[in-house]
Amino acid sequence: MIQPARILITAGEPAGIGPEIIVKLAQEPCSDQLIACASPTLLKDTAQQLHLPLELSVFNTNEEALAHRIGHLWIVPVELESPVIAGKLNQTNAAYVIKTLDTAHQLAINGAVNAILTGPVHKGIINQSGLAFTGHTEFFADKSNAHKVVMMLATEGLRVALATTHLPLKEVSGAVTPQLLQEVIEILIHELQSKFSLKRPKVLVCGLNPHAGEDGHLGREEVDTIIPTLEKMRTQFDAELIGPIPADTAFQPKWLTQVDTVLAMYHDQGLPTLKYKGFGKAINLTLGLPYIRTSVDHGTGLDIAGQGLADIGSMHYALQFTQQLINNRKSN
Ligand SMILES: NC(=O)C1=CN([C@@H]2O[C@H](COP(=O)(O)OP(=O)(O)OC[C@H]3O[C@@H](n4cnc5c(N)ncnc54)[C@H](O)[C@@H]3O)[C@@H](O)[C@H]2O)C=CC1
Ligand SMILES: NCC(=O)COP(=O)(O)O
Repeated sequence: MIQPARILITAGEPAGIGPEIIVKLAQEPCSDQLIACASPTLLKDTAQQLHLPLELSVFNTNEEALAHRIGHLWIVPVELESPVIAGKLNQTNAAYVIKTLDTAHQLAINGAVNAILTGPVHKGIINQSGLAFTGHTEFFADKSNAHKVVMMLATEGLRVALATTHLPLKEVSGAVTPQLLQEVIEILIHELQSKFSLKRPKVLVCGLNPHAGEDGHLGREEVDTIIPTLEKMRTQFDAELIGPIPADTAFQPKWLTQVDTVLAMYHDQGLPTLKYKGFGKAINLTLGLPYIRTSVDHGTGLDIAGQGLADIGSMHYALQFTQQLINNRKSN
């Protein structure tokens, strides 16, 4: 019999839709063990508001992994600092959010769980509380001492990786250096081979400037950095590196049917197209970490929190995708 995997799900911002999504997910069948990292009180209260059954058992790493039971979750309890009002951010609970992520990292790095699947956090309120935080991607990279990681979002028919992540736009140009591009593309090639079983990955690399810089007349990053880096890497890696292609024409079937991934230079160059194509049916994953970390494609949904309106499509997709990644890792 195949041993169930252990998937740890962090509930994210307590005033957002994360807790609701986890409680709804608990009502679905799953062949693996689902472990929530959250406040038990919050999950119980959320289930009660949704009129859904929820039984919680404290997770014990020494016990055998068991397949999911509908209406039940294993839990790694983390206590809130203050009571939660759905839709209302409270900076006193930022430390709770960080503690759930810290706990998740510890469990994953020690091999006590096979993957982390994160619910959405609110980056602003965590910073407002005085804790520096740019995103899960950077948080887990830092905790794991990973020099570089790559954010990738994927939906049916489209994968988009990002050369830079949560960076103010005015800092992007300076950040896109030959070294950064080389590191990002190396991780991308390696993980497309190992996680997605693509022997010779085809990556379409976007330019940074309008029309990929128009031969240097609309910006020099392509001429000075992107083109030379791609030329050098083409001789070193077993991958097809196409580009730089102007980002405004990159996302068309002509290219997308030919390539495995688009590499965008910055967050809002790549993600609007991905979300237009697949919002609610997409996942976010971090490439280059020592463990599997996936996430939903959406944020905290504060405008709909506490109303029972949160759709679990992305969480569902992320869970299935996580299971696939775990199985691929086992068979490699
Ligand atoms: N993985 C993560 O932790 C992520 C966190 N965020 C954070 O979330 C916060 C809010 O970001 P926004 O830009 O407002 O994006 P958002 O995704 O929270 O909301 C955008 C719109 O989509 C709707 N929506 C989102 N998820 C939904 C769901 N599951 N079902 C139904 N409707 C849904 C919301 O109601 C809203 O109208 C920010 O602080 C951002 O940093 C954003 C993306 C990912
Ligand atoms: N747009 C995706 C996003 O911002 C999620 O970032 P992270 O928290 O997964 O690093």
